[in-house]
Amino acid sequence: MKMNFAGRELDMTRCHVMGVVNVTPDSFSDGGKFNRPDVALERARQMVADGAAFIDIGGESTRPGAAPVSVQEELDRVCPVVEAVARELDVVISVDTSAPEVMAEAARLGAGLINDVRALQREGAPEAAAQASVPVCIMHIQGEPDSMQDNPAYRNVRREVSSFLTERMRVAELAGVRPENIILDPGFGFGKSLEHNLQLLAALEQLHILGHPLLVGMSRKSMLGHITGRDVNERLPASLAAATISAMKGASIIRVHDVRETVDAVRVVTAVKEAG
Ligand SMILES: Nc1nc2[nH]c(SCC(=O)O)nc2c(=O)[nH]1
Repeated sequence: MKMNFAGRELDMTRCHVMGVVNVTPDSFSDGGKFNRPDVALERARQMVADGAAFIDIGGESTRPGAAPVSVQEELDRVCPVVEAVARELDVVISVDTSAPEVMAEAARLGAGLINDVRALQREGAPEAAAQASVPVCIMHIQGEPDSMQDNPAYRNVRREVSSFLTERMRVAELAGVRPENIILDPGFGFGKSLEHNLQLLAALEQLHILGHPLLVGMSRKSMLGHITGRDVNERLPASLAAATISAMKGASIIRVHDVRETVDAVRVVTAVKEAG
């Protein structure tokens, strides 16, 4: 199944790696490192050289307790980097934002994917995503980033995540988002306990029943820290394990900080699948 990301077609039956470029001062694992367009562009260059098919550019940290960002501040952070990457690199640019204005401007500057961790819940977001006419990733979140980890609770996390995604898809399609432009994401770490995250990963393949490509993001996340006891910069092995499991279970896009290593892990999964 091919998907068209602002002119770049990718086969969503294969597994692609998305490199994370946070243009923020306070993102949990690399906050402040790429806060300047030239540094962010160099990071994107390296990720593309390492095999990333997507670069996810975000201007708002969604870590619990992160300072809220104005739309203008988000535009000022994200747009120069989108513009620079679009000008120089042959890669699909994903914009990690919930703000309709940022979606619109990033798409105008060349972004080929809208990645909204709030599932288009902001006023005007479904319409902006439809207007942008690029694929959109709809991710499950329970509550808001600031308080989502206070006490996440579900009767049945798999069922509730599926029904949330189904409802958000309905809203998106009513606003004009084409069904073939929708990617889904269970939202690891977004209003989930470790147990909830593990149940969702264990049953990831069940989400295929919703009929859309899956994007997953567990890279360096605290769920991996809880399992291994490792600090955030010591979580590469656990991140690779999570990426490998996701690829085996049919994820189409894996969102990571460590592209080179993840590309190799996905290559092994792909080789085994193709030998099957
Ligand atoms: N689609 C998607 N977008 C994301 N943006 C972040 S920001 C927090 C972090 O990188 O840990 N996580 C995700 C994720 O899991 N899925």
